[in-house]
Amino acid sequence: MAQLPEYAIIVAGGTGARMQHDLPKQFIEVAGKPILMHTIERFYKYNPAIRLIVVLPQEQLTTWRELCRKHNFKLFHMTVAGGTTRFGSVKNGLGAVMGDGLIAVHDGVRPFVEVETIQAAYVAATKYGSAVVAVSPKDSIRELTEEGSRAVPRTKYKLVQTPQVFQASILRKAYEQPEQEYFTDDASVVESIGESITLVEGSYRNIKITTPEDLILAESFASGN
Ligand SMILES: Nc1ccn([C@@H]2O[C@H](COP(=O)(O)OP(=O)(O)OP(=O)(O)O)[C@@H](O)[C@H]2O)c(=O)n1
Ligand SMILES: C[C@](O)(CO)[C@H](O)COP(=O)(O)O
Repeated sequence: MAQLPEYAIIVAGGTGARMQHDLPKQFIEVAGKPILMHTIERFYKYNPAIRLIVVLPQEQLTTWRELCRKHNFKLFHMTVAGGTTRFGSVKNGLGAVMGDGLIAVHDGVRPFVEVETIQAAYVAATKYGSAVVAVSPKDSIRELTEEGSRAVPRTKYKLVQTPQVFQASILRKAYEQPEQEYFTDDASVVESIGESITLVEGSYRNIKITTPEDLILAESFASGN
């Protein structure tokens, strides 16, 4: 059977408010280059023929072009302006995907995703229609209640990461609906149209760089520790 075309929408349309940095966090340098370039490289390492769509804040498109020039970054990708929410950014990215195939959605600020994880997600999505990378929690979990909080069995929970890979028709249909507050990732959007979600084991290194201390971890991972 012929292999389906593989697309990846790398969402980097946020402002990185929680990072409290003067640059959008996806442009902060780790090991000498912007975080977003590390992320793009991981997808090219997985599949040099991948079709990459990078979603950026409208007002950062020129800066990104300049950064690519400065770092002599030549890996081909299309750029698309993002929305005001992650949902809006994914939707805009989807508008640039023509035809059928498998589409991964990945956070631009998860630069340490392993090639094996990306591959496992595409393989599972080929088989089941959707695949979402997740890891088991290491800490205990408490649910907030009206009275305070209560312990819940952590073996019943997974922490969700990206990539999240879907057959194109499923993802398109899911993103036709209006955005809801509980849509925190693509799996929640797809699940809401009645599709089932297959989980794929992720890695604790696949961190989402979110707050300043994550940059210390990121430098350490990038230097091979
Ligand atoms: N309007 C938005 C908001 C977020 N994202 C992307 O979604 C990913 C995960 O979001 P998050 O870590 O929350 O990034 P920010 O929204 O930039 O961070 P913050 O919430 O701290 O402002 C990031 O790669 C971010 O750039 C996006 O493409 N468009
Ligand atoms: C998509 C995600 O990274 C899965 O863990 C996460 O939901 C993004 O959340 P954020 O609040 O947009 O960072």
